[in-house]
Amino acid sequence: MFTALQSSLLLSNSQFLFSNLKPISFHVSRFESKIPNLRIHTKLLPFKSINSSNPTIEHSQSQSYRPLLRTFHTFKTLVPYILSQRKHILAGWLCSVVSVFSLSLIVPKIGKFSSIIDKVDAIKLWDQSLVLGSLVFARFVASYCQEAFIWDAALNAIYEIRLRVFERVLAMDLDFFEGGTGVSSGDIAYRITAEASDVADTVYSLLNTVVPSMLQLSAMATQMLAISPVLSLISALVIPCVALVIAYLGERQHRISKMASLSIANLSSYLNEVLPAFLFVKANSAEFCENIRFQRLARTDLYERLKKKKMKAFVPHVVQALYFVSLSMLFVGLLVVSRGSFSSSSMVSFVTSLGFLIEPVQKIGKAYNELKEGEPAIERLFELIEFKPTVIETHDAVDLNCLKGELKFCNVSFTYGSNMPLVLDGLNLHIKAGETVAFMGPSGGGKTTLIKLLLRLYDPLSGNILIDNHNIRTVRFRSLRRNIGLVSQDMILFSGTVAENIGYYDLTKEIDMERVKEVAQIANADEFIRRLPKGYNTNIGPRGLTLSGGQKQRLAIARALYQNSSILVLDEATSALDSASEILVRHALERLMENHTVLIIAHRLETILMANRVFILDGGKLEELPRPAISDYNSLIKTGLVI
Ligand SMILES: Nc1ncnc2c1ncn2[C@@H]1O[C@H](COP(=O)(O)OP(=O)(O)OP(=O)(O)O)[C@@H](O)[C@H]1O
Repeated sequence: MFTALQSSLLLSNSQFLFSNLKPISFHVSRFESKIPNLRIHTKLLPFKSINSSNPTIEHSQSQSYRPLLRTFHTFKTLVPYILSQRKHILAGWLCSVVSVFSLSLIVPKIGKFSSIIDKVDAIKLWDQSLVLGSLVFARFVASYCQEAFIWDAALNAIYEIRLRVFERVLAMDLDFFEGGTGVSSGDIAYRITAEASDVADTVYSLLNTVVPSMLQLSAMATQMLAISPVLSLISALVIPCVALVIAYLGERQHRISKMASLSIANLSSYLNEVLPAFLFVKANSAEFCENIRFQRLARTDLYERLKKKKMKAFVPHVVQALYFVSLSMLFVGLLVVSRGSFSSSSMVSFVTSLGFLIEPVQKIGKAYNELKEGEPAIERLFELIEFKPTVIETHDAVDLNCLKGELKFCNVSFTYGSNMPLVLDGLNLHIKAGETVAFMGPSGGGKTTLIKLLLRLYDPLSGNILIDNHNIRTVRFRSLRRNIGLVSQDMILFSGTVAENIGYYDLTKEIDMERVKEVAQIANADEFIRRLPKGYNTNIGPRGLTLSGGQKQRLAIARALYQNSSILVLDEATSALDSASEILVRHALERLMENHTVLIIAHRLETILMANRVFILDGGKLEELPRPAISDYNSLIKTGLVI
């Protein structure tokens, strides 16, 4: 019931950057109809088709953009991150100036070389070889440094983008993950890891091309113009033709790349869901079914990826072939026309310049295609940044210290969607500081929702919630959530040591080991922890897999106690304990209740009896049980809500 809720709360309470996002839904590719031999699987398994892109944050504008405008818009989003790396970029471009300058000296030297060879002048030949060799070496070193600096800039820019995206993901509403249009954790993980790497390649390609290739292009064009303006202008006619072909192919590349991004994101989402549910899959002998589902998604990805790679391989060859064919035809024609008007060294220099002119033209074409290929990844990554949470901390929000723990729900109504029924309907409740209140009710009655509103993971549709007479909308998230300790039946533990899990709230500072041991004793966890191979320093594995359900629950209780909050929320907090442990933990909790406000969501009679007041939450309405009814066990059991 509380998995996503508790993850959000833990993450919002801590700067510890774990990502433990609950998988939401099965993702099945919508491209299968294009693969005839996969249709059989669709008939076999009635899975729903879900686009991995979140419609709520879809770039509605970009749909209507013309291709070039869209590319411009996409590139614009990268600009601030690229500019933050200007030192490395300038250093890289400076190296490219040196590299192009060396090249512009190399070209006439090659021309001169041909005349020296004609005269067979050994001394001059040696001198010129030395100069030429030094220039070639200078170009090699400068080119290497250029690439190294540009990679530095591209990877650092992506590092900044990743940090920003993850920060935004952590700031998102709970609804982003558990709403009907939620983005799956696998998809988000894929965007932040693999797609961010694709964006790094695109940024590198752009930075490494724009200035260096333009420099080389202008240097070679200048050389050619100096030798023969007419020949140069005719050669330049080829460039617009090549540009048109590149633009057309770039658009196709963008579409194909987008499909490939979605197919791999679907595969990643699927794995993210099924691997943590391994026990369930085995217990249900569902290996065959899962195999087929994996096969279907993997084959869709194979199909889309292959298309993308083929297109990527195809484009440079087309451009190259087009350029060579056109230039050769032009060149041969012009050679015939201008016969005898060139010296042989000018001719060699012109041809060499032409050769080096093709390289940057090709690079610019390739960079454009890289941009088109990376565009979907950039769009999907920045979708996460552009998402606007609806539950917002106001600028003048205050920090609350030393809360007494008085709570007031004033006429609170709530629904999960505009066309969905009210989950809470004009709810009024006053809980005094230090009071223990239990909530019972049928499944789906709204108990968890009430806690979500208290933690401000959602805002009420109407009404207000006050904590020590402060409207929670005016309180800083961190301050509010630090003051509410939550123990749920879905224990969220992270890979790390026992001490790190208990002292989670102090992970970025120093964990108070004395306090860790103290709360572990209260939660009746100290004994089993000491028996672990390394005691409090034992690593408990991913999601605490090496522990039993009861042990996990005791760690979760200890963690909530470590937080030292004035309000405790216990959601079936003792459900996974054996009777002996439960009695011990319950006694510990009873001691804690003396100076805490406690909200208990419970179905067990023993737990409910710990409360001063008991409420039934049903159909969005709250009803308090009269005191005699609480002490009358039989009438409590007769409600059918107590076990
Ligand atoms: N993220 C969500 N989006 C849409 N509806 C939701 C969402 N979470 C809960 N609901 C709906 O809201 C209602 C109340 O759910 P809630 O989890 O608060 O019930 P509960 O009393 O805690 O139930 P249980 O005792 O079974 O855990 C249910 O009808 C549920 O289907």
